[in-house]
Amino acid sequence: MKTLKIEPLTKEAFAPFGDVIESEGRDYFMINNGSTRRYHKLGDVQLDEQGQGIINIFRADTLEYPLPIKMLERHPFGSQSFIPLFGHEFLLVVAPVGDGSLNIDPSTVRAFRASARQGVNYHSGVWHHPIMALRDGDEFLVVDRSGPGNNCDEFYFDESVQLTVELD
Ligand SMILES: NC(=O)N[C@@H](O)C(=O)O
Ligand code: NI
Repeated sequence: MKTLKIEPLTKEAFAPFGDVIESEGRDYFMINNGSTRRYHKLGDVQLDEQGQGIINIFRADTLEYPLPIKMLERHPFGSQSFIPLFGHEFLLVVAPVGDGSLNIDPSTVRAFRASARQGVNYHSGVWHHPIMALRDGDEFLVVDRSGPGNNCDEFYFDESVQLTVELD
């Protein structure tokens, strides 16, 4: 069994998987006659030609920890972002796009903890665990893709892999 080390979420560390949506330490420019900072283009909404960008809310309950990571999923036709609406931390487990096949090298799987003021935007095809809220009934603004085709592939690890996430 391998317990994944939970890393702090930073723009640099998360770059292979997508964007970190945050204002802390980011560039901005003033708008609205100087009353508003615009933290511009923190993430890219990625869509295929037939896709439509949509805005959703996910209300998620916590999962049971220690959490076995039995599967990851990916959205090949578009990005998917999770922005906490209630300002609570949450967890992420991700793996890189890889060679595009329906396979994940367990050694590439990483876990992160998002602060209360961070969101993420998974790029198209990036493997990730379904939302891992740390409070029951937590809500996330989710910008992702609607359109034709199956935009959710799932990969289940072999039972011998046994990746786990534990809370501190
Ligand atoms: N299935 C679905 O819309 N949710 C997942 O994509 C997820 O990442 O939580
Ligand atoms: Ni997803």
